Amino acid sequence: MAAALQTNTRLNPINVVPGRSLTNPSRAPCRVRCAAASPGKKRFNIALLPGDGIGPEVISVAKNVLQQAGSLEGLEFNFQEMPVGGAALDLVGVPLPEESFAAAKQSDAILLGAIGGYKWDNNEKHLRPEMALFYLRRDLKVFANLRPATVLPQLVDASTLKREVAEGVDMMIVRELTGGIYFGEPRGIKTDENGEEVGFNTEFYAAHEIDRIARVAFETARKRRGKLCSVDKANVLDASILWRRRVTALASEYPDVELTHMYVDNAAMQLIRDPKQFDTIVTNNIFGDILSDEASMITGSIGMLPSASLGVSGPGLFEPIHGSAPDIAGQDKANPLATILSAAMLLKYGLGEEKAAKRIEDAVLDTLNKGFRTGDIYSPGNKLVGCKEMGEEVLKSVDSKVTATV
Ligand SMILES: NC(=O)C1=CN([C@@H]2O[C@H](COP(=O)(O)OP(=O)(O)OC[C@H]3O[C@@H](n4cnc5c(N)ncnc54)[C@H](O)[C@@H]3O)[C@@H](O)[C@H]2O)C=CC1
Ligand SMILES: CC(C)CC(=O)C(=O)O
Ligand SMILES: [Mg+2]
Repeated sequence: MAAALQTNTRLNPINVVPGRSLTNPSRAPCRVRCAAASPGKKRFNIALLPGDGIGPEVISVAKNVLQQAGSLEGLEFNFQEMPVGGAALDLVGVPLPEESFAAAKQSDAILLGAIGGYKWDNNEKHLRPEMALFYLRRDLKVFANLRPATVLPQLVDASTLKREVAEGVDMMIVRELTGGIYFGEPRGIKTDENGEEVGFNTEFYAAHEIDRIARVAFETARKRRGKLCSVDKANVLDASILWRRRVTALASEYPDVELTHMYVDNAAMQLIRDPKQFDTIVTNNIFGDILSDEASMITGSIGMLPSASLGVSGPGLFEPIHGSAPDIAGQDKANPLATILSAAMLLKYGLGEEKAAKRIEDAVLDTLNKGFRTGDIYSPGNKLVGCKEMGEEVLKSVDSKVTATV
């Protein structure tokens, strides 16, 4: 249940609608499971997949914030924590155990930390932790990855760009998540006819895969500032030529959205030159992966950017855009705000609980207003805190908002 993408009655355009199911748009999230909740409470099952490196650190903090914000809005969560990635490899020898996938699939929403680490870097490909992420995305069919990148006024000085370039940036990157070169066949490493080793992957997109992500992007742009930039490499790649053709063909259905196209190399440059020109960006899997890491630094840190991965039905997958950061893992240095904000996206897009989501967003802003900063977003004059203390401060802010509004 509780996916965030919905078709209209013609089963045609896919809208980003918080907390609704494609197959039964009128159904409230979690109807069956809610029956067991305390009187006056709604109950949701949340799968927690902490993963590796800083994953468990940021998930433990975000879980507390999610629980508290939810409980203030009459929500009860039943958390089920399951191993994925390196943690699962160490426990049972596979990156995504069946039990972990089943728990995720049966949940109302999934909150994931991050996957991967030096320890498993030389594993054979099918035994690499990152495969868990790819299996989850593919088998949950969460093709639409929303990656908002907003420069908060409190963090303009943390941006690596000049104040006048960074200030006011507010964009949404809509990344296709279950196709393209990360999934395309054929791929592999083999020995060619000359006896030389060759490695190869395939950038592959079917028309329906392009159309469905383009519709999500048009709908997203329509609810924002009405500007959509489709990023491709149509001067070179056949898959991009088809991408551009399909996106262009859909534009007539969205006359209120201004569509432009940009080659990815130019887009990478324009993001640094003048990021405010972008409202909504739609792009393929690999370009979206790279451009969103780039966009994160405009906002101050990769530790700030959340994401929502959504399909037409089934639970959404919510995770920070960063990885497992093995260089700072176990040192209480990780910025948990990307994961906390992913929990807010879980409430909004996954469960349709916008009030609880707003509580979290407000609490994050309040905490930043009070000057608390992890090392990655620190600037002189602020208070340097670790991951745990940042989480505790956000929790206090969630609570204090309640006192203020009661
Ligand atoms: N979604 C996922 O689970 C992802 C997993 N990975 C995996 O993570 C591992 C490390 O990959 P990297 O390329 O180093 O990317 P990374 O995103 O883990 O780290 C890049 C840099 O950003 C810093 N950083 C990341 N998150 C931070 C946070 N919350 N607070 C403060 N600093 C933060 C790290 O310390 C590091 O210097 C690899 O095994 C990779 O495959 C990478 C990207 C996404
Ligand atoms: C394991 C990675 C390819 C995942 C990643 O970098 C991402 O999805 O942002
Ligand atoms: Mg990435």
